[in-house]
Parts: sequence; C-alpha cells; structure tokens
Amino acid sequence: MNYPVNEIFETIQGEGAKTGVPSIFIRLQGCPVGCSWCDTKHTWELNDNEKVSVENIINISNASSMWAELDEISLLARLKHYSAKHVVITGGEPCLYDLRPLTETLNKNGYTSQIETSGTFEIFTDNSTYVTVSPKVGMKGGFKVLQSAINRADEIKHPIATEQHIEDLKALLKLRNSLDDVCVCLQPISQKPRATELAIHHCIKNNWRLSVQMHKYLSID
Ligand SMILES: C[S@@+](CC[C@H](N)C(=O)[O-])C[C@H]1O[C@@H](n2cnc3c(N)ncnc32)[C@H](O)[C@@H]1O
Ligand SMILES: Nc1nc2[nH]cc(C(=O)O)c2c(=O)[nH]1
Ligand code: SF4
Ligand SMILES: [Mg+2]
Repeated sequence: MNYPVNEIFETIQGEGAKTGVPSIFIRLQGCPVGCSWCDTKHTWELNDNEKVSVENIINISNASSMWAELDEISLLARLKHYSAKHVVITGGEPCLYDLRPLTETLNKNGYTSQIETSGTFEIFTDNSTYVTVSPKVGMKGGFKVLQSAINRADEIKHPIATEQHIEDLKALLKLRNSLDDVCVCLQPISQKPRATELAIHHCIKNNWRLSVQMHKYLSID
C-alpha cells in the first residue's frame, strides 16, 4: 500500500498518555477536516505537483506541503536509521488511508505502533496499535466523530479552549461501551494560561489526564 508521507522524524512523544516515549513520527499528507487552530495546516492539501523524492521529507526542519510516496516496506527500511522502537503515525489525517499494511509490518518487525486521528474516518489498523482519537467536533469540513472510532480508541485526547468542549467530550464518552479501558485526556489548543487552567480544572474534576504538548514547551519537534 502506498502512503503520501509529509515527513519522517524522531523525537519524544509530546502528547497524551505516552508523553515522554522516544518515537519515530510518520506524518501523512492530506486532511479535509479543517480545524481552524490546526498546528499542521501544511499537511491539508495533497497536490500531485508537490510530490518529491523521499530524501526531501526525511528529518526536515521546516513545515512543507511536499510529500513522497512510500509503501510499508520502504517505510520500514527508513526506520533502521533511528533508535526508537515506537512509531507514531499522524498527519494530516492518517485514517484517510488503510493503515493495516503499515502497522502489521511495523508490529511484525519489533516496533509498537500508535495512530493520532480525529476519529472522523473509519480506523483500519492492526489490533495491537495504540489508537489516540482526538475528536474534532463541528469543524469546517462538517465531518462527524464516528462511534466506531470512539469505541476503538485506547486514548481519547480532546482539544479544549472553552466549556463547550467539555460538553462535547462528555457526549462522545456516552457513545462508548465502557470507560474502564480508555485514557481520557484534555489538550489545550494553545499555550495561553486560560486554556491550560480550564483543562487543569476539568481534569481534576473528572479525573482525566492533562496533555500539554510538551514538545512545544521544550522547543523540539
Ligand atoms: C496535527 S493532528 C494530526 C492527526 C489527526 N488529524 C488529529 O487531529 O488527531 C495531531 C494532534 O495535534 C493536535 N493539535 C493540532 N493542532 C493543535 C493545537 N493548535 N493545539 C493543540 N493540539 C493541536 C490534534 O488535536 C491531534 O491530537
Ligand atoms: N513531539 C511531538 N509529539 C507529538 N504528538 C503528536 C504529534 C502530532 O503532530 O501528531 C506530535 C508532534 O508533532 N511532535
Ligand atoms: S483533523 Fe488533525 S490534521 Fe486535520 S485539521 Fe484537525 S488537527 Fe489538523
Ligand atoms: Mg504536532
């Protein structure tokens, strides 16, 4: 299966319950969801005239909408240049694509896999993949969060800036059969104190986890 890859880089997972885990990120190109506060808008458009060779998307320092086409075997070969054994597949919206060939290949070759998804597209991945759903409610693209995504999630990491986001999350959690086997996190959509204070307040009140995008505070990728 060929995937449009925006970048491959190694860093520390900065979000969710796996914050602090050394990880290789595979960022896929393309997303129609349209979150106004998205911090990777350069991954939204998948344009044929921006297709480049793989050397141009490895460890790049700037945000670019260029992408290279790699299948799961080529991606596996690229990972050998790194030390981390945890692979985070993100985007853009990675669940635009069938991630089973990639995640099955990774898991057969000694890597653990994680997906970062908005929950607005069906999730096709290996059963062992750790799935982080960051629900996108009421965005410009008009996509709905799928119940199947909420039920497949190992982690539900909700972006927060207003009280409405808490109500949105509580409504989505009602779709889930059980809350005993999912980690619920709140992630402020800016580093402004107000959004973070609101997140802290509701994490304490609801016994949810705080996810602050540690990498932005450390100025790392
Ligand atoms: C760039 S998205 C890509 C994966 C997928 N499209 C999604 O939204 O989950 C990766 C993560 O970054 C989060 N994110 C994007 N922009 C953000 C921002 N400005 N503040 C906080 N989190 C943000 C998303 O909620 C998601 O958890
Ligand atoms: N360090 C680091 N951690 C991350 N966790 C999720 C990310 C993403 O953009 O999907 C991300 C990212 O871009 N950098
Ligand atoms: S779904 Fe993810 S990649 Fe797409 S716009 Fe929203 S935050 Fe950005
Ligand atoms: Mg990011």
